[in-house]
Amino acid sequence: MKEKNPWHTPVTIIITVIGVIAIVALVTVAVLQNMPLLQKYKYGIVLDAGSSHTSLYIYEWPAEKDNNTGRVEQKHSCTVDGPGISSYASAPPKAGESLRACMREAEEWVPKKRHHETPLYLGATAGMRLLDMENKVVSDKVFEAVKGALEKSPFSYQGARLLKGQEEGAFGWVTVNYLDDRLKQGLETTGALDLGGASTQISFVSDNYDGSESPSNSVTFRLYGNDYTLYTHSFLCYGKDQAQRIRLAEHTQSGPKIVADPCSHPGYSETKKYSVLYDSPCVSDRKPQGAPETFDHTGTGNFQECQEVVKKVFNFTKCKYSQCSFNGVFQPILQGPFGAFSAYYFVMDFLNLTDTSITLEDVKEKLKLYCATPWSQIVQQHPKTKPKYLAEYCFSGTYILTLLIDGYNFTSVSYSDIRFIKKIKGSDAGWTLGYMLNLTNMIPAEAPDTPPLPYAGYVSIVTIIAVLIFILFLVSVRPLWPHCSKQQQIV
Ligand SMILES: Nc1ncnc2c1ncn2[C@@H]1O[C@H](COP(=O)(O)OP(=O)(O)O)[C@@H](O)[C@H]1O
Ligand SMILES: [Ca+2]
Repeated sequence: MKEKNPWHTPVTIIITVIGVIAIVALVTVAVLQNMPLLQKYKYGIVLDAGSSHTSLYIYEWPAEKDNNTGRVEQKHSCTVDGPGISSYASAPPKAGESLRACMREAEEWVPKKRHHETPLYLGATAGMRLLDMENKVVSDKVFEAVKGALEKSPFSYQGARLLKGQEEGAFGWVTVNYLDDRLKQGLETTGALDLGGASTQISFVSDNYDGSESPSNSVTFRLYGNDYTLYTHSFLCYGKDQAQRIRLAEHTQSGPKIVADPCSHPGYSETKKYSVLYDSPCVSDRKPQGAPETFDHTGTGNFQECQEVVKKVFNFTKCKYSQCSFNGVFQPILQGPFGAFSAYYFVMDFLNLTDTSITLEDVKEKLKLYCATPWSQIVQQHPKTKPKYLAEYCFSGTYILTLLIDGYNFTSVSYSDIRFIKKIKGSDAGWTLGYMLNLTNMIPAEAPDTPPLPYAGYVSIVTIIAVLIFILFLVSVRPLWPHCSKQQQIV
């Protein structure tokens, strides 16, 4: 008679089926419980209302990683048509209207079901700081107008406000170091150099600065369990557009009809109004009395002379601290590397000077040749560049070098610690990302707890243990197996 297969007895079949079901259930529950949620994204929107223009940035991050790191990315940016909001002083409602096209674009980029929970911020910088100094009533009206426009959007409007210079510098530093993944890993940080139209910021961590000398320049952060004492300073009126005004004001104290400018190209000639040049708190107190209505701004294209006049924009005489940058402002010893963005990048990129491994002498030589190039040739070679920018690259390049070397004390050696950057890993360098990370509490003070095992390792271990338990179980119930009991009977 054919012997019955012991595995086919009802007891073993039941044990096996229950065991397999138990393993599948155990693994399924463990996996489901710990599985990352389906990739859903959250969004945040920040408007950078700068002195020359407004930009809107949309940021995106995986929904389950709110307070984790290095995951927020710029999804889209939109440049608002027209000038910065501070230019609407004579017609504030238009400042609000100007934002409409970009706000509509944002509605399309952010999924509709996320609109209501997407925070929306507007931060205004030096253009509004100057307008606020000049006429508080008008600057309030401009803010009212932009608030009105933003409140109408479907997003979660969180406020429109004037950023302090310190915040602008510090959040630029946070952005650069966040995107470079330096904060989470506690690595040496990168300093941040931001050049705008109306102000400029320098921010860095120096071993020689603990915040006690000139405390107004210190900002402290605790990020991912690390303490940082940041040195930061914002120079109002030292953005490149206002510095240009200060320099031209220097030239026009006697109210001349013709200004021969070494920082403009030979052959350049433009009629400009005194009232427009002096329409800024950075120069208004120097307006010459009895000057004609206009002057002819002509160029001579002499780099050395341009350097001399640009140097006069800075005051190097007084310093009540152990050391200063300029205008009597404390600055600790520079400690690199540095990322230089915004107008630093636009200008140096246009001039093909973003490579800081070339010597400073070579940089100056190239700028000298560029400044001496006739205006007609410049216009011909760059038909697509805005004439306003084109007319000023010689000045802007000279200003950047003077600011870095004479102003901040970069040397021919430390100049190579600077990287001129526009974007880091797809996100623009600037204060907006750092501002949003701060306001949404997305950078925790303490390092987040990380799971001891990666997800795949966790799943494998759960599966192996479950199988082992099952085998042990089978072995322990072996005496109940029909053929075993038979053998025992024989013995
Ligand atoms: N393509 C470009 N070439 C040269 N300069 C540029 C270019 N794009 C922007 N800029 C300049 O960059 C600066 C940006 O400053 P902005 O952020 O508006 O002012 P602030 O930060 O002082 O409030 C302005 O001086 C603007 O003219
Ligand atoms: Ca800016």
